[in-house]
Amino acid sequence: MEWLEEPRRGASDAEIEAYMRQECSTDTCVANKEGFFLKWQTQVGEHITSNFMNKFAKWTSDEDRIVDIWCIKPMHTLKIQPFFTAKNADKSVELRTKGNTLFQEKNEKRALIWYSQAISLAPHDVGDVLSVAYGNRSAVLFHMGEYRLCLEDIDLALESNYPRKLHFKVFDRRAQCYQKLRQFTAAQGAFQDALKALELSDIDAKKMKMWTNDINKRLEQCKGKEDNDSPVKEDSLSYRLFDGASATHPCASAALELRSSKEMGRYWVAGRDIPAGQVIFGETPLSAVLKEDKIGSHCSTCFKQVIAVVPCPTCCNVIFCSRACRNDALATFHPWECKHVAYLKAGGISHNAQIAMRMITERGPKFFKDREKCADYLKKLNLLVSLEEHRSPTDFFQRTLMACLLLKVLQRSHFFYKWTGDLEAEIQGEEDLTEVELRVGAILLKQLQVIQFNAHTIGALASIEGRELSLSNTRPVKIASGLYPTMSLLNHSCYGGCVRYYEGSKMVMITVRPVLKGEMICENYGPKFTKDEFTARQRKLYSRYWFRCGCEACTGRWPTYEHFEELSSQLKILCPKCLTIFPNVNLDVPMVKCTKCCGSSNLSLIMKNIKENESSFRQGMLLMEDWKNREKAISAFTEFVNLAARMVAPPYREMHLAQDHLRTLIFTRGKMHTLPNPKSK
Ligand SMILES: C[S@@+](CC[C@H](N)C(=O)[O-])C[C@H]1O[C@@H](n2cnc3c(N)ncnc32)[C@H](O)[C@@H]1O
Repeated sequence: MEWLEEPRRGASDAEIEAYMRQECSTDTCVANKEGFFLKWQTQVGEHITSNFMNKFAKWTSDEDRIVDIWCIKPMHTLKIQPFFTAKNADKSVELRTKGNTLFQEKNEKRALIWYSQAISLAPHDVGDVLSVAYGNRSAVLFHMGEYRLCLEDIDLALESNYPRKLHFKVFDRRAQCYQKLRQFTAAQGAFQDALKALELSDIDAKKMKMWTNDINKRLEQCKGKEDNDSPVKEDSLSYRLFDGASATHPCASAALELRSSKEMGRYWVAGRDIPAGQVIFGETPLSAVLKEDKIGSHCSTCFKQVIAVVPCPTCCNVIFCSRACRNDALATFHPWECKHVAYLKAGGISHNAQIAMRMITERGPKFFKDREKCADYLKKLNLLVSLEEHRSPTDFFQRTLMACLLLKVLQRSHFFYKWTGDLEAEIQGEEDLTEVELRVGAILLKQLQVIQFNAHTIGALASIEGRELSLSNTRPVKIASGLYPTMSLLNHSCYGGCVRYYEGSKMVMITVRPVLKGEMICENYGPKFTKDEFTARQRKLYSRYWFRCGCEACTGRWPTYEHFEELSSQLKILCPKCLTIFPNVNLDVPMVKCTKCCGSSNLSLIMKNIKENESSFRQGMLLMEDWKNREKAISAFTEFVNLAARMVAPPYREMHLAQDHLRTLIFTRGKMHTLPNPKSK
C-alpha cells in the first residue's frame, strides 16, 4: 500500500500538493484518526500484495472493487458490535426528581433540561416512568408558555401509560393550553374530560371539591367565546424563484441554463440578465445528516433546535423535536442506525460516510431490492462528479474498505434479512455477498465518492442567550451536511456570485451581484479572494476539490482586503453603453471614448454617480446596526451592488464589502438558533 509520507523540508510544490490532496481525501472518509477504522485499514493492508493492487487498480466498476476487497479474508475478523446508550429506569427517576426540585424552585429552564434527560433515559415498555416524566415536563412547558409543546407532551404521557388516577391533571392542563391558544371548543371538551377523570382520582374530598370548582370556573370562562381558527403555518414558502421554476430542474430558476466544458465539467449560466437579490435555487437535500456536536441539541429528522426532547424508544443517542419527526425517523432511517451509529463514530468514520449510510437507511431495504429503482437512483448519482478517473488505487482501497464497513453494519442491523437467532451462522453467511448486498455495497462506494465533492454544509445563525439581538451578537453555526444534486452543479469562483440560507434543510440561493446573460454563476467553496491569498486559495481548492481555479480574481491576481488601499485610486470605470472598461482613464480629461463601442461619456458625471451610489452603501451600513432593519439593509446593499456593477469593474472595495454584508444579512433569513452564553452557568 503506497501512502504518501509527509513532505520533508524543501519538498517541491507538487509534492506538498499531492500530500495535501491525499490528506484531504482521507479526511472526507475518516474523521478521527484514533478510531478503529484506520487500524483495521492497516491490518487489512498488510495482506495486500502488489499483484492484488495492480489488479484492483484496473477495475472500472464499483461492484468489482467491493468484491475484491470483500474477498480479503482478514477483513472479516472485525467484530461489528451494537453500541448505544440504553434506557435506565432508576437513573430516569433520579433525574426526574431533580427536575421536580428545580420546578418547585421555579427554575423552569433547568427543570426542563432534567425532565428531558429523564424522558430520554426512561424505558418505553415498562411501568409509568416515561409517562410521569412527560406529564411533569408538560407542567414546566405550560409555565413557560410553550402551549403547543405542552399539548404534545400530554399526548405522549397519555400514550405511554400515564397513571389513570392522575389523568384529571393532564386533561385540565390540556384544556388550559387550548384556552390560552383561544381554541375554546377544544378547551371545553378537555375540561369536561378532566371533570370525568376526577372520578378516577384518589384525592380526598376537600381537594376534589377544590379541583371541581376550579375546572368549572375555567369551563365557564370558555363558553360563548369564538375560536381562533387560523393556526400559523410554519413551513410555508417565503421565497419565489426568479423567473419561475425551470422546466428541467424545478428547484432552479427558469433564468438558468446548464452548460458544460472539458475543463469545468457542468456549470450553471445565466440564460438572461439576473440582478442581485434574486432567488435562483430552492432545493431540499437528497439526504442530510446532523453534525456530531448537534446530536444532543437538534432534531435528527428536521434539524430544528429542540426545546422538548422526544427520544427514540430504544436508544439515547439521538433526539427528535416532535412525535412526527420521531415517527418519521422510525419509519425510515433510524431502525437501521439505532444500535450502531455510535459504533461507527467510535470507528472514526467521517460525516460524509454517515451521509452515505443515511442515503441507504433512509430509502430502506425494499428500495434496494428493486433493481429498476436502483438503476434510476444510480443514474442520478452518476450525474454528480466523483472524479473516479483521477483517484489513486490507495484512495479507492480506503473508500472501498469504508463502503465494506458500512455494508457490514447494515448486515448486522438486519437491513437485508430478519434476525435468525443464530449470530454465529449469520456472521458466517454474511461473508458471501448476496446480489442485493453487493448492489448496496457498490452504491455506498459511489456515494462516498460523490459526497466528497458535492456535499454542502447546512448552517444557521445563532444568537447568544441573554444578549441583545444584533449582528455582532450572532455566530454562524454548522448544523448538518447534505447532498443537493441541482445546486451541486454550481462551480466555484473566489469571487462567488450567490449566497445561501436555509429554511430547515431546504437551501435557498440568492444572487449578490448582477449576472449577465451567458455569464457563469458560481458559488464560493470557501477560499475568498478578499481574505485568502492567491497561492493559499489555489492550494486549498486543488487539495480539496481537485481543480485549478481560473476565476477572474485568480487570473487578475486581485488583492485581498488588506491590500485594497493601493487600488482605490485605480477604479476600473465602465463604459455606460457597453460595460467595457475604459483603459487609461485620466480624471483631468472630462470626456472619454470607449475603445469598443466608440461612444463618448462624461467622466466627471460617471464619477459623481459612483460617489452618489456609495451613499446607498453607507445607508446599508447604518441600517444593519439595528436588527429590525435587516431587510432594509439588504435592499440598500442590493441597490448599491446593482448600480455599482454598471459603473465600476471589480475589484472595487465597497462592492465586495457590500456582498460580504449581504451574505451575513441573508443568512439571518433562516431560522435563528441559540448558543449558551459562556458567562452564565
Ligand atoms: C460541486 S461540483 C461542481 C459541478 C461540476 N462541475 C460537475 O460537472 O458536476 C465540484 C467539482 O466541479 C469542478 N469545479 C468546480 N469549480 C470549478 C472551476 N472553477 N474550474 C474547474 N473545475 C471546477 C471540480 O472538479 C470540483 O471538484
